[in-house]
Amino acid sequence: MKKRKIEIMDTTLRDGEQTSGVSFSAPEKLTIAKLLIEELHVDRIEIASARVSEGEFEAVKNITKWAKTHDHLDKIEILTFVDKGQSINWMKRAGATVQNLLTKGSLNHLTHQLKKTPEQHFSEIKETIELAKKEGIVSNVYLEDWSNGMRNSEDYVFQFLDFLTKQSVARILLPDTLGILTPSETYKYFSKITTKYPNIHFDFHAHNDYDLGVANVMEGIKAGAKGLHLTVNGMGERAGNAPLASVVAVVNDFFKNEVEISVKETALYSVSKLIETFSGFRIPVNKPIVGENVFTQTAGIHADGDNKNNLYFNDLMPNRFGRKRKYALGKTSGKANIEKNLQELGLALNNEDLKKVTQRIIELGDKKELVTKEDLPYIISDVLHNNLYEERITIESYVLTHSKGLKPSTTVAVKIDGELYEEHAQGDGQFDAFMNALNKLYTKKNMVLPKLVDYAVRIPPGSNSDALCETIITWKTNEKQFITRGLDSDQTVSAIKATKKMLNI
Ligand SMILES: CC(=O)SCCNC(=O)CCNC(=O)[C@H](O)C(C)(C)COP(=O)(O)OP(=O)(O)OC[C@H]1O[C@@H](n2cnc3c(N)ncnc32)[C@H](O)[C@@H]1OP(=O)(O)O
Repeated sequence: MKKRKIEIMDTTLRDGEQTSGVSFSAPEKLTIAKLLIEELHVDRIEIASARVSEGEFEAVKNITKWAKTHDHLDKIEILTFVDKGQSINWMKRAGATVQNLLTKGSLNHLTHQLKKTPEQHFSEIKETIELAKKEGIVSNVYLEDWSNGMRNSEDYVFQFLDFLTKQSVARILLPDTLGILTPSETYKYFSKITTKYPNIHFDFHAHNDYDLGVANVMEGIKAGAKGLHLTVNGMGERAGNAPLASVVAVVNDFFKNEVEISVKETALYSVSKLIETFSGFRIPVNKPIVGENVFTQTAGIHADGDNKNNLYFNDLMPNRFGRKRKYALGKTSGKANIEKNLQELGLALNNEDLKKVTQRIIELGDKKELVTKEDLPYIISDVLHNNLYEERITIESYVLTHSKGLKPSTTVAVKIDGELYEEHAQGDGQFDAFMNALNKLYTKKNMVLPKLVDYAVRIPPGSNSDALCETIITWKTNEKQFITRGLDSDQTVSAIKATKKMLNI
C-alpha cells in the first residue's frame, strides 16, 4: 500500500515564540530556521507573525534571503491578518512568499473580536487572497478558534469552508486554538470536514492545554490531516503546542504502515537542546524523547533486565534519536547499574568489591546525594583504599574576595603533578574570577580547560536543611560532555567543589 505523505509544519519560531518570556534574536531565528529545514528536514516552517516589530522584520528578511539562495523559499510561512493588505505589504518587503492568513473560525470570535458579519469577513478575506495572488504570494488560511466553531457554530464553519474552497487557497489550517478538544471530538470534527472536502489539504494545529496535544494529533492523522503543526519542545502560548519529537516518534511507530514523514529522528535531540539554549525554556527532564532522564534506567531490577534479553527496552531506543541509555547511581541502584557505569569508564571490580561500592552508593543516595558516573573512581578509591584514582590535579587553597565597588577576585593555588602553581584573576562574580584564575594557570601550562556549557544551582530535593546548595555543572571537551556536582552551604564553594572533580576527569 502506498503510504500517505504528511507535511510537518514547524511553528517554533512563530507559535513557539509565543511562549511567555521567550524572544529569539534575528541571528538565532536564522540558525534555527536552517537547522529545522536542513538538519531535521521538516517540510515547512512558520517563522513570524506579520507587523510584529522591526526586529522581527529583520529576522524574516535574513531567513528569506538565505532560503531563496537554497531553494527553500516556498517552505517559509508568515502568519498574516485580514488587514487591507498591510500584512501582505510587510511580508512582501521582507521577501516572504507564503502567507498563513488568520481568519475567524468561530462565529463567537468573528462577532465579538472583529465585530463583523460572515459576509463582511468573507469579502475581506477574498480581497486579501486576491491581492496576495497578484503579488505572487501563496495563501494558506487559518480558521482561528475552529474547534469552538465546530462545537458552537458548525453551520458558520461549513458556510466558511464552502466559500474558502472556491478561493485560491493552497491549504486550510484547522487549529484547536484553545486546546479544548478531546481525541474523540478531534476525530469527529476533522473527519466531518475531510469527508465533505476530500480533495482539499487540511492541516491540524493542536494545543496542549489538557496535555492531549499528541493524542489529538493522532486522531487528526486518522481523520485525514495532510499537515501537522508542531513545535520543538512543545513550546507555545499557555501550555504550548503538540511537541515535534513526540509526534515524530508516534507517527513512525504507530502509523508506520500508512503514513510517511520526512523528519530525521537522529537530529531531534540536538535541535531540541539548541532551542532550549536560545529560548531559555528548560526541557522538563521527563519530556519524552528529549528530556534528560527518559533514557536513564534508575531501578536496579531494570538495569539487570537490560542484561537479560533486553527485558526493559521498548521501541523508543535512544540511538534512534542520537542519544544513549544511561544507568543512574543512587538509592535504587543495584550491582547491575554500577557495572554498566564501570564498563563505560573501562573499569571492572570483583563481586566482593562491587558489593561494597554498591553499598556506599546506596548510602549516599539515602543522604540525598546524587552520584554521577564521573564520581565512581573517587568512591571506589575511598571504599577500597586502592588509590585507583590518584588526583593529578588538586586545588590546595584559594581566596575569594567580594566587595562593593570592586570587581570580585580570586587567588588560587593548584598542585599539578606534585608541583604548586599560584594565579590571580578578576571576574564578573567570585566563581567567574576563580575560573579565570584557573584558566590563566592552565594556559601557562599549555593545558586546556573543558568548556562550561551549563550551570545549575538548586537546593537538593527534600533536603532537611535549606542551608545546603548543590551546583551541577555540564562541561564539554572535544571528546565528550559530562556533568559534575558539588554540595556545600556556600554557593561558590559548591561550584568550586564541582570544578575540582572536573579537573581530574
Ligand atoms: C492563534 C494565534 O496564536 S494568533 C497569533 C497572532 N499573532 C500575534 O498576535 C502576534 C503578536 N501581535 C502583535 O504584535 C500585535 O497584536 C499586532 C501587530 C498584530 C496588532 O497590534 P495592535 O494594532 O496594537 O492591536 P492589538 O494587539 O490590540 O490587536 C487587536 C486588533 O487586531 C484585530 N484582529 C484580531 N484578529 C484579527 C485578524 N485575524 N485579522 C485582522 N485583525 C484582527 C482585533 O479586532 C483588534 O482590532 P481593533 O483594535 O480594531 O479592535
